[in-house]
Amino acid sequence: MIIYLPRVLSSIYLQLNHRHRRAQTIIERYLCRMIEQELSESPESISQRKRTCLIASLVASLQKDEKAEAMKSEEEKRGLSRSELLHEMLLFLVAGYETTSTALAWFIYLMSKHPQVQQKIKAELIGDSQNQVWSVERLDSLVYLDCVVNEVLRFCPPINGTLRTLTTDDRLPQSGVQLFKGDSVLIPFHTLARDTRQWSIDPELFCPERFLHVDKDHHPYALIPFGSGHRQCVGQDLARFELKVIAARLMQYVTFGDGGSKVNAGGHFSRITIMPKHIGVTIEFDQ
Ligand code: HEM
Repeated sequence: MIIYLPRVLSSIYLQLNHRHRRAQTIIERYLCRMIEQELSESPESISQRKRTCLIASLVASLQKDEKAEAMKSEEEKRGLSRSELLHEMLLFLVAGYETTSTALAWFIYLMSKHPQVQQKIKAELIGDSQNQVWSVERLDSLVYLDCVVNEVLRFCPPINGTLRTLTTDDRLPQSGVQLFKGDSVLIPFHTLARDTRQWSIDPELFCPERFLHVDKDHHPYALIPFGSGHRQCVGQDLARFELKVIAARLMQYVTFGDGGSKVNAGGHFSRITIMPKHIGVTIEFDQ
């Protein structure tokens, strides 16, 4: 409910809320520890790590002299202040947690409804032992699983859409609708992904195979679960990687079954993400 309150009210409410303050302190302490750990690395390790680790690259851009930077204009400022860095790290946590877990919940629900898809994923994994550490090359070779992850994100995008604000007046080319500087435009991911003009196989069908052939070259904006352009999701590669690894591991161990129309009825509810409402699956451990 708090996210629907006007900003001033929600920030007053959160400042007065004991549980929120306590959670904030714990998270900040944890994030500060991560920063200190990065700062304690040797110069060689820092320059190596900032190429492969997002947190390390942000920590490496910490301002040396915050007071001097604060005196400069926005254009002249370089690097991040400590408080900006903490906010960025907090954003990764908030933006990366519920989105990915929601996508996984949809994966489990959809697998329970499509046993033949589970069998195809399992077939692709034949020969991989359960305690094998997967190489990136092996994960990249799981082409069908890629299609499944894409189809889960198309069929049930965890985020419904995004907003863009016009910086100049414009007119839509086909409809002639006039838009003005400052207008907000909603880009609805779910609607785009179900637009029958963009998909050869009925978009109302859950069909990972579409990405193997007829719908492989779909319009780039028909499927944008991570947004697009300068402000697209910075964590999308990590999210896809997490989804793929967890989905593959799950399919090595278990088979999800439909728990029946009463408990596994689907539906959704909207919070920060679009979450499945009724999931009731059976879990059978494979030999
Ligand atoms: C299935 C998982 C995820 C989905 C569906 C998702 C989706 C999105 C979407 C739709 C946006 C807005 C993009 C736009 O307006 O064009 C966004 C922004 C963002 N995401 Fe994700 N995301 C996911 C996972 C993650 C992860 C794992 C992280 C970080 C570890 C992350 C960090 C961010 C950040 C920091 C932004 C804000 C970028 C900005 O405003 O410049 N996301 N995400």
